[in-house]
Amino acid sequence: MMACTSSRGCLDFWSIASRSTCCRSREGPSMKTVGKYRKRSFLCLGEWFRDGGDTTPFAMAHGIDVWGAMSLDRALAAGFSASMAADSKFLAEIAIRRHVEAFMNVSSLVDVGGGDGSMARAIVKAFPHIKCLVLDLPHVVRGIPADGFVEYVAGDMMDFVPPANVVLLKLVLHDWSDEDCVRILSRCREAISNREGGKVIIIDTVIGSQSQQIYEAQLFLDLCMMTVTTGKEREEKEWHMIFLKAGFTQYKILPILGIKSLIEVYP
Ligand SMILES: C[S@@+](CC[C@H](N)C(=O)[O-])C[C@H]1O[C@@H](n2cnc3c(N)ncnc32)[C@H](O)[C@@H]1O
Repeated sequence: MMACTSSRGCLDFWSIASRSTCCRSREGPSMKTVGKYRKRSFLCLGEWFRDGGDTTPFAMAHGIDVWGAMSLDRALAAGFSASMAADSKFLAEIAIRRHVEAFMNVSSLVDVGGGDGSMARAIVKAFPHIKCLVLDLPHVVRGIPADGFVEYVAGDMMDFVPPANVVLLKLVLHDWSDEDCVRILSRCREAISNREGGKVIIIDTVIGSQSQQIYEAQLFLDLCMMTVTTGKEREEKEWHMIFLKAGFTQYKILPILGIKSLIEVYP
């Protein structure tokens, strides 16, 4: 089967899906739960293409959006959190080592949608002077024990982001539509306003790799985002547009590894 991604051409979906760990999770019961939710969402793609309207294949399959489902199903939330934490533990060291200057002269950082705090803890480990805060939904931060390194705040990034020099958004904006991204980034701009060296650091995909294999992986992730969330992966010109709309004036894209880049965005 050839499948179309949200906006850009076709790829051999099943051949990539069959090799993808996100479609054949074998690491314990909560990862199996994540796999089941994903599989049922993918099976709704055909129906969604025909008459999905404003909903997502995930919501069509499960009757609720992905964030709502995670607030109700502990196994899904645990599996998702474990997979995101694994990604952060793997990527943090590489991102920090390759782009150490992005974290220099930073005194406070808020990791928006920071999940269990794995990324924030890696940053504090490398830069113990940085005061790190993680903002996430109540069901995510509830019950995370205080560790003396990172502070956790329950809240909605659409409404408020606590003030800091730097706001970090790792794998958050690709979950959201352009309109929602502009709203989130506007809250981030307010959080860094009047702060010395204020900037937003985004870790996400910038579609358009020169490597065919990485490009295909970027398109596959785009397909996953389209299936599960209201978001998508973005090309540079799409990122540029949402930065401008949110009131930012400059940005710099720094490749990290594989499909992921670090984008510094300045007011
Ligand atoms: C794809 S995960 C990324 C987690 C983490 N940044 C990482 O890379 O490991 C998206 C995160 O955004 C959080 N989130 C979703 N909606 C949110 C909201 N309205 N306010 C704050 N956080 C939210 C989710 O709970 C989840 O932890």
